[in-house]
Amino acid sequence: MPQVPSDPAPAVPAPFGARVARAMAAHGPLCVGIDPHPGLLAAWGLSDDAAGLRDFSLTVIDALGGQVAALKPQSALFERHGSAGIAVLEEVVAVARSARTLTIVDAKRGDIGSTMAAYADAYLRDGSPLAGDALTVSPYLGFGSLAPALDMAHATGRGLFVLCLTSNAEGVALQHARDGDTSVAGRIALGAASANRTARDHGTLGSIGLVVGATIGDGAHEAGIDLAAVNGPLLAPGVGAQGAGGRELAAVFGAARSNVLASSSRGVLGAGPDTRGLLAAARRSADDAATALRA
Ligand SMILES: O=C(O)c1cc(=O)[nH]c(=O)n1[C@@H]1O[C@H](COP(=O)(O)O)[C@@H](O)[C@H]1O
Repeated sequence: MPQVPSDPAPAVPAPFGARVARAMAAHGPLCVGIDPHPGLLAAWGLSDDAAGLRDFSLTVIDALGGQVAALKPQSALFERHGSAGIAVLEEVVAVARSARTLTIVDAKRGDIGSTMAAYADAYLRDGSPLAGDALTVSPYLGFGSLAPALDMAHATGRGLFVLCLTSNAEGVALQHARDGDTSVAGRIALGAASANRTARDHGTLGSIGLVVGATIGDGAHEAGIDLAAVNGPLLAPGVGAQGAGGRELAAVFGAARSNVLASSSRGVLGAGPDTRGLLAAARRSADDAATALRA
């Protein structure tokens, strides 16, 4: 009897850290946020409902799919439309995947370990409709509470971006607070560095990134954080609408600049709905970031 070949095992994708490093090298260090704010929907001539949300998001992917390092749909702006909005978020993740563009689902999840496992299942498990390539997570229930997400990300080749030094001014009092010699944000950075140790030993970028706002000035130094030692991707929101540009990126990240993925939402989306306008705005922003970060 001839042997019937068994189904090949599903290909395990390269770890997120390697994939995002490759995407940044190919397209420049820019992530564009898909943030369908009510004001932007109105400015694009779209209704503030799930149909408008869908038109908006698919236009962004049409314009930028395969052209930028990553897209970052902002979950709350989909959730505000209820289950129909969440269905659009699922479609965005699927369409971006077929456009071969990395997605970072910006849901900022964080919970006690037992229910964090359910969030990991929702956002990081193979086959889950909400699972993009990476997820933003909040470590403010303790870095250790994120363990189920770290484990699932590791098992499926996905990534995390852990909030560390956020772009908003209100974050400073909590994130810079000291526990002995180490700041709260510093402990988070140490947790990420430890999760990325194996990748560092192999000379590759780890998959556990941090969120470090492009607006924070000398914040990393003040919080006693060596961002380069994290050896993970550094998502830097705050570019564009929050006032940061190339100069701010260079000042914030110093020696860690080659790991930075600058992020802009309204600064690019304001150029829509014309797809050529969106692409031109994204290219300008990516070029500015590349000039500042690759110097
Ligand atoms: O995790 C994030 O993406 C994030 C963290 C942070 O510290 N600051 C920050 O602005 N963001 C997100 O980045 C996006 C910034 O949007 P714009 O200000 O329009 O570029 C929003 O979706 C924010 O929720």
